[in-house]
Amino acid sequence: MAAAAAKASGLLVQRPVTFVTGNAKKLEEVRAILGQSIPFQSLKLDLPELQGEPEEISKEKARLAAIQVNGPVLVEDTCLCFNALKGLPGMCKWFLQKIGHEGLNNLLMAYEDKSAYALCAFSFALGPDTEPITFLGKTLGKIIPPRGPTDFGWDPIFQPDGYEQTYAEMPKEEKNKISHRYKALEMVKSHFAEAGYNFQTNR
Ligand SMILES: O=c1nc[nH]c2c1ncn2[C@H]1C[C@H](O)[C@@H](COP(=O)(O)OP(=O)(O)OP(=O)(O)O)O1
Ligand SMILES: [Mg+2]
Repeated sequence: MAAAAAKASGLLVQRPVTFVTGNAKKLEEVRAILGQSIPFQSLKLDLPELQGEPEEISKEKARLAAIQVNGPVLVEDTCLCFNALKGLPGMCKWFLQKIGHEGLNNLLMAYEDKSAYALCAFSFALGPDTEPITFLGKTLGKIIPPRGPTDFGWDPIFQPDGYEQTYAEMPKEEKNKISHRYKALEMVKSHFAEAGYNFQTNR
C-alpha cells in the first residue's frame, strides 16, 4: 500500500534506504555502480544463508532486513550456478568457504560443460509491512582454474562470455559494466525512477 501511495504521487518516504549486507566487497560494488543515482546508507548484518530459489531467498532476506531496520531496505542475494549441475551449487557461500576455488572446479571435473552464470537478485521493500519486489541480473560465463586477485569470492574462477579475463582480472570498472550486479541494479534504478520515491536521507 505504501508503494502504491508513493507511486501515485511521488510522495516523500520518511526514511532513507538502507542496503543491508554482511559483505564489504558487495557494498563497494553497489556504491560504485549506483554512484549518486540512489542515495542509501548501509548496515552490516549477517542475514541467514537461506536456501531455495534465488528470487525467494532474496525476498525473504528483504523481509528479515525490513523488520530489523523498520524502514525501506535493499538487499541482494548472489549465486554462481553451473549449467552441468542444473544451477547448483547456487547457495555458494558455504561451498566456497569449505571447498574453495579448486573444489568448485573439481565439481565440474566429470562434465564437459563448464558453462555457468552469475545471478544476482536484488530485493527492495518499503518496510516490514510491504511485499518486497525483486530484480534479477544474470551474466553468462564459464568456470576456469583461478586467475587474478582473490579478494572477492569466486571472481577468480568466473570468466564472462566474450572476455579473456576472469572477473578478478578485469579492472573493477569493467566488471561493474557487465556484471550480474550491474544488470540487476539497472532494473532497480528504473523502478525507483518510475515509482518516483522521494526518500528522506536523514532521520
Ligand atoms: O560478484 C561477486 N563475485 C564473486 N563472489 C561473489 C560476488 N557476489 C557474491 N559473491 C560471493 C559471496 C558469497 O560467498 C556468495 C554469495 O552469497 P551471498 O549470501 O549473496 O553473499 P554474502 O553472504 O557474502 O553477503 P550478504 O550478507 O549480502 O548475504 O558469493
Ligand atoms: Mg549471505
